[in-house]
Amino acid sequence: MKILDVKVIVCCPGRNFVTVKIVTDEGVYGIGDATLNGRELAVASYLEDHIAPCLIGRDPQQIEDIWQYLYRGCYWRRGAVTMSAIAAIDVALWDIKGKLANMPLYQLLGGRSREGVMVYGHANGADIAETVEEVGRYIDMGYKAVRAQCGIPGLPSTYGVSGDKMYYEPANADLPEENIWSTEKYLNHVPQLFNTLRDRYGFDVHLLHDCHHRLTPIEAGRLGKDLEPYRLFWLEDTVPAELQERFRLIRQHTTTPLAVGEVFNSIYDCNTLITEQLIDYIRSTIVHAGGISHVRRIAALAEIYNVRTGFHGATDLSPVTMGAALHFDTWVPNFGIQEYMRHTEATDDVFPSDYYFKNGYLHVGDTPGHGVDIDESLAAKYPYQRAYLPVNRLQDGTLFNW
Ligand SMILES: O=C(O)[C@@H](O)[C@@H](O)[C@H](O)[C@H](O)CO
Ligand SMILES: [Mg+2]
Repeated sequence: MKILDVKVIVCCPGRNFVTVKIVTDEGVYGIGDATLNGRELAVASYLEDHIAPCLIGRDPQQIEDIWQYLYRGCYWRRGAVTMSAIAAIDVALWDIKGKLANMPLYQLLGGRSREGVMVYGHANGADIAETVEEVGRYIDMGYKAVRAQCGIPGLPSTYGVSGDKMYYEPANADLPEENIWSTEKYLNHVPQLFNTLRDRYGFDVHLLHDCHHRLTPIEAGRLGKDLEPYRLFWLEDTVPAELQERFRLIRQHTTTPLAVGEVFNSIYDCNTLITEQLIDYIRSTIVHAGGISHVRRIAALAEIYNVRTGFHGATDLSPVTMGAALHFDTWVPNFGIQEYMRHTEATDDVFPSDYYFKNGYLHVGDTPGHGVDIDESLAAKYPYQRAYLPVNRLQDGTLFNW
């Protein structure tokens, strides 16, 4: 069996996606996602110009060998562009293997470990009152877990707060927007939000919060401590995580569970965090961390240190990643939770899938492979549109973390 073609499809049904389609000489094909928000065309070129020529004629069944070939063979290891490109190929090959075996992916991985995948939705509002209402809306839709983000008095805009409540989309400008940030204002405000949420909804619903890498370790320790009475499911991305040792200080100061990893792309980004048990949830996701073949190594390491998975699932991860992630979540023993931001109808039309939401859980279907396809002629109607994530500045103009 041979790979005949590696197609790279870039489309923008409301937002940009980079998709790979690997076609074999036996007619079976597989689909993978390579979307890297705000840097899409770099990955598309990596795939088209540098990976595709090496794959033609290879046996698509040799997933591990192809992974090693692309990782070790390029010499320049790791990095978001490389690992997203490898991920797309890897997921497409797993999709092919599932189709050849006539099995859904979760069966190939080791079978079902749970009935459904608990997901969390995104509630956000301009102020505490609006955020509380939005959390209620998610609870009414059946969600067992809700992330709450709220506007901060005195700041014109804040991470996670958007006009469109259902389809949050941070990459919204032809050139990066500039946000303004104050850690002091933020740290004073957030505990009030969770105090109000617990007063209103009690302790049965899981509540989560994302700091988007904006704190120092000692500030993170303080916020974690201030939030302890409200029993968060997790506090996410408190500090920038290039330096894993930073988490030692946070951990000394709070028992609030910590999650990190959406920007990581390899096991080497989180080995200290996992082996020293400095975090509770690892968020590294299939599309940005080398695909199923690599993320299963991260999950296996995490399992022996009591760290659970909590994959990134924002709208910039295409339904292909969501489908693959849900199969992984259905199998992986140390599953924690899955982020779920709904895609727009236009996106769902371009990427037909068989997963569905019911009572706070997502469920995979039994279609062989990962169960997500791409409608290429529809995709062609939505050409690429340049879009950037915002940047962030302190009130005095200093460039800060977004
Ligand atoms: O937790 C999350 O979902 C976020 O941090 C994302 O919204 C993130 O900002 C985007 O995926 C960036 O592309
Ligand atoms: Mg996040």
